[in-house]
Amino acid sequence: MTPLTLSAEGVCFTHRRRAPWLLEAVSLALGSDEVVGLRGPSGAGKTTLARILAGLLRPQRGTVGFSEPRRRDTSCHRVQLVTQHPVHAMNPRWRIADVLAEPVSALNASADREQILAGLVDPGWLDRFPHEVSGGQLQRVNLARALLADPDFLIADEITASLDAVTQARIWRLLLERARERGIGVLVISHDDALLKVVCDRVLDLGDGGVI
Ligand SMILES: Nc1ncnc2c1ncn2[C@@H]1O[C@H](COP(=O)(O)OP(=O)(O)OP(=O)(O)O)[C@@H](O)[C@H]1O
Repeated sequence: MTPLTLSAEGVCFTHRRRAPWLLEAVSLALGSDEVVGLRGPSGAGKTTLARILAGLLRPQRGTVGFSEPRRRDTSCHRVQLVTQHPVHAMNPRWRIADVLAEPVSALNASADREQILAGLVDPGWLDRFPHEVSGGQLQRVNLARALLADPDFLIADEITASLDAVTQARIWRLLLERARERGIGVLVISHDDALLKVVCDRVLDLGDGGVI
């Protein structure tokens, strides 16, 4: 199958009216067969760009789009955004089992679902609420939820920044294996150059002034 592309063309964005652009004429393309890094100084707009690519913010100028309509049977957004603090991404009143039941996709009825869960989630956590598991455990649940949505693209925004080395390695191994098998394009946002070097096919720099 030919890879899909998620692209941004000439994206300009500012959070505040009449302020200078945070992102100015940013263009990039991410293929569904690649893992691309995005780095840049603190405040350069990496998270903002991630939210634009995930459809959570609309750019004031420019466009974000896909090379083809969706092929997968999923009710979820084609771009899943996973961030550093999973606790903010979950309903605190839902048990982990409910969090993981939320994405509705063709994976629900397949062995893939079991494979994702077996690799990332301990069955003992399913009964618990998000605040009753550790940060690293909750990040594994968060990633499992994103993969169960069967996305075409996944944006990983500092997802392992506050985790120990063993948990980091486990999360990246699972994510990269799954991305390769399923043809999920991954954008990795990180300040960790060593990590970017290991996991990415290529790395983009977002400079001050939001120019790639
Ligand atoms: N909702 C918002 N409203 C107003 N300003 C915002 C908002 N979100 C982010 N900003 C500002 O936009 C700028 C870019 O923030 P962003 O989080 O995108 O940068 P970043 O490159 O991801 O930074 P870091 O590497 O520190 O995570 C910062 O100056 C930030 O204060």
